[in-house]
Amino acid sequence: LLGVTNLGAPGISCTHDYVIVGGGTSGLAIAARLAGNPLVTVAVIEAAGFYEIENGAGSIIPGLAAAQNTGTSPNDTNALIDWNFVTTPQTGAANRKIRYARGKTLGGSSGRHLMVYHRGTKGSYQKWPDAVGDSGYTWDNLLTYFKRSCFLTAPDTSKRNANGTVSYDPSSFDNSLAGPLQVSWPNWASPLSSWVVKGFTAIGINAASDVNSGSLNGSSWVSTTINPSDETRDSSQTSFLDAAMATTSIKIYQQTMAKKILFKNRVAYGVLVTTFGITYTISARKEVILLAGVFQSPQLLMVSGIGPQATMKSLGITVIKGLPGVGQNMWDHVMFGSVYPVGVVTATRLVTDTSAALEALAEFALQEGPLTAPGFGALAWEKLPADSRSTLSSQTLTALSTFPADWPEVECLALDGILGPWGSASDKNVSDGNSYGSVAAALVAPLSQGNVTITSADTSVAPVINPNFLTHPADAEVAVAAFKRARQVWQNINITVGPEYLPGPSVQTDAEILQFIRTSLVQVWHASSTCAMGQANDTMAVVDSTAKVFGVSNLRVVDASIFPILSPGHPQSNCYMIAEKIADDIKSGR
Ligand SMILES: Cc1cc2nc3c(=O)[nH]c(=O)nc-3n(C[C@H](O)[C@H](O)[C@H](O)COP(=O)(O)OP(=O)(O)OC[C@H]3O[C@@H](n4cnc5c(N)ncnc54)[C@H](O)[C@@H]3O)c2cc1C
Repeated sequence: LLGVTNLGAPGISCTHDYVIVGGGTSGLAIAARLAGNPLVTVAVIEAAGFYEIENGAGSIIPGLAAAQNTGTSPNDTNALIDWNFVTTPQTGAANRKIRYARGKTLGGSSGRHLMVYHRGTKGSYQKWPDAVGDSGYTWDNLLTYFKRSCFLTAPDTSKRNANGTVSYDPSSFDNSLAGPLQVSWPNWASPLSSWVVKGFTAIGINAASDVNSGSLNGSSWVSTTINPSDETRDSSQTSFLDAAMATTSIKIYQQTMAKKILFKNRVAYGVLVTTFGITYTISARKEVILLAGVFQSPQLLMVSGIGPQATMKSLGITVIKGLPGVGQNMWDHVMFGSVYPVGVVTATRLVTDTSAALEALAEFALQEGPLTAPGFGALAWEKLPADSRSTLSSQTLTALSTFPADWPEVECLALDGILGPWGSASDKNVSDGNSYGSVAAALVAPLSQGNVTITSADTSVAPVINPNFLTHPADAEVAVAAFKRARQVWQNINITVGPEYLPGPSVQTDAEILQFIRTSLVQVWHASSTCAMGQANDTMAVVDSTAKVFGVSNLRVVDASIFPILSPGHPQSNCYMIAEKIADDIKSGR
């Protein structure tokens, strides 16, 4: 995996041109791009190591990823590859403290996530240049960077089931750019998904022609970051970092915790780190670039003296620059749904039936079967239709009208398993011999906003994460309407083999549905915007449109925390895009 020449020497203070803090999704992408210049040196500081070594098949095989401790219980942990964060009690979610998965590994959350790859909508991205005052962020300009990061492989129709025909537009990609990240479709199309697609059509959600060209309304067999050469996870580590290690002098400081960004006269000059208890400094001749993710980038800023003044002063942290927006403006999606026993085989069988699991493993050895897919296949997006809208209050309709016309409000997902509160690993399984399936709904135009703060000046103490899930009244109304859409899908497909399992037929009134949603919602792990990009006159902005932190020099933040908006759907494409864009800015001296 790691060439010896790419290993940083832990414990010895050193200097590089660019010091990258966080070897995650965006981190390894920008590190690899900068290291491509043989005239500069790049060091990456990452708190953990390689997920292939530390967690093995559970991280590598797409079908096992979904089962990897992604539940909501604080006990449902995987300390090998996860930070094991837990939110504050969520008033909008029945006061539950919800465990929030985050990758602690080279690759970061791209070594942990469920591999869905698609892009947001043109109208949603237009909010970005509007917010930051830079036309470089229009869809047309961003498309270059989306394309640069990845390489598309067409579905293998000899291996995918005939019921899973994919519709896509190859011109949304440009393979001549040879982007490192593999985008493809699994060699398996879930039977549940193929039925649910019929259900989507029956309720008025037709097939989308493509989900990577700036439009989302409709259903799709969604593209994934799965390497088609062996049907394994492709992360920023297996794509960008592996390529950089083979061709550049990039240095990786693994198992190394960033403790503080160091400043002299408001100029960032390095990072204080520890590796196995040894503390030393990695200095930057040019820039420190922070990509510790949506929870820990604001944490590192605050412990280093950049953030809300009152918070820092209360912890005895010397203020370098007061920026009240650090840790604020958090956007996120939540998900909930309706579950049935079904007459097609789903992933629940793999967990409860040993012979089915062994068969799936044997198929995976041939790069076929359900383990090549991350637990689902079809997704759909929509603005709620007229009959659903008629149930919403005028306040909610007014709030929703702030989103552009092409920004869907609801995402529906066909999940090959049980979507419940996921309070424990066993919550996902029922050993009654049935297969179970879920039609999930996620809020992708949320109005609730959360925040992140600190209670310690030490980055080893977890940040305080408060997503404020479902606290905005409009979100609660949309959630009920979205849940009813999920139920409508089931009513239009004939594969159920028993009554609704969750929440169950007795849950009927809006109040009962909302209570079920509050007690069962799970996160989709899409948090963003806690160090939001904006204009200099925006007091809540943390970075400018070149990702430079306001009020200091030689410091940028370039991960999901800087998105001024969370575009609808799944955000990893944006993480690679922003890394490519800012790498370009840096190379061109912006
Ligand atoms: C379970 C799960 C499923 C998901 N599914 C999908 C999906 O299917 N599709 C999709 O598009 N998105 C998905 N997401 C969201 C997506 O993965 C994230 O939005 C994205 O990866 C975030 O990238 P990032 O670069 O901002 O942060 P990360 O990739 O999380 O990187 C941050 C890095 O910084 C490191 N770090 C943090 N603090 C320190 C420190 N003090 N010192 C050293 N290193 C540090 C971390 O270990 C990590 O490697 C999912 C996320 C999760 C957790």
